[in-house]
Amino acid sequence: MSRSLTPVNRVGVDERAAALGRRSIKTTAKREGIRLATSMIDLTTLEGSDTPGKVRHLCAKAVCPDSSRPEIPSVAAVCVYPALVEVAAAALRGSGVAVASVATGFPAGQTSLKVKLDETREAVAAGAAEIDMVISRDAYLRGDDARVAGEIEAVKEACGAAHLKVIIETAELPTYAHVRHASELAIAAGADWIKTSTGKSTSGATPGVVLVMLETVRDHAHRTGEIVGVKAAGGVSNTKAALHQLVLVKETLGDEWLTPERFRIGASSLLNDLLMQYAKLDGGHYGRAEDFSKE
Ligand SMILES: O=C[C@H](O)COP(=O)(O)O
Repeated sequence: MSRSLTPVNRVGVDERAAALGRRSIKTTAKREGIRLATSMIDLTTLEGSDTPGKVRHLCAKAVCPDSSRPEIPSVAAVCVYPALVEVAAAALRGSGVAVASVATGFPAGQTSLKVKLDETREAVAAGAAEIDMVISRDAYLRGDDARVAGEIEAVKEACGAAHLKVIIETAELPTYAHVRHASELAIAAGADWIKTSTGKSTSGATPGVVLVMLETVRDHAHRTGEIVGVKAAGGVSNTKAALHQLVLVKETLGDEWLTPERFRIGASSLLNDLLMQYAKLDGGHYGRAEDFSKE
């Protein structure tokens, strides 16, 4: 099956994305940036070893990241496997922090459509307000766009009122032209959000792929007036990388996109670094040196 791709100049994209990461940021803006990045986190645990206890601990952290600094906001969502949605939903009830669940045979997506839909419905019934699905990369790489789009449409319907994030797993796509095309395909099929990566592949939310996806969303908004969110996930583990993402968003889509309703960072270990860097700017310490994400 063949498809026509709009060429994207990889070197040009990478150079622009890197240049935006070299901007110097004043201390006050850095503090503000850290608080904003915190509010945009989908705090994630996606391990075979996850337990209800670990998820409850993560949820407590999600609601109140640093009790000694009440100006630090809650994160946007906690992202877990479907089996732990109920635990997260109970722990987060009334907090304003959403429960996101991966689904559709995450991370490889190698299950039947029936299983994908059942898993999605179960996660929503258990309390997930957001579903993070993976596209069928096997079908996409064969050029079977109809199957990819059909699955997204079916999962979107199974989501009901829950928001759908579509993970295109950029590390498995050969070029930035494919990243752009897969993003457009997901949007056309009904994605509320497009998401870079599962966090389980060889690379994740590199500045270049995030820039391509932000530009896709920007062009879609210009063309149709519709808002689609972007979730940068996978490998965003320190404050510098998170602030770089915010600069990419601001320069591509403007200040109105700098909100957790439109941009998220999916991350398992970023929050701790944000809290440590925030404390350092205050000349203080962040009390908990341990990596809570590994508990
Ligand atoms: O969706 C979120 C990712 O799985 C998290 O990836 P990370 O562990 O590299 O932060």
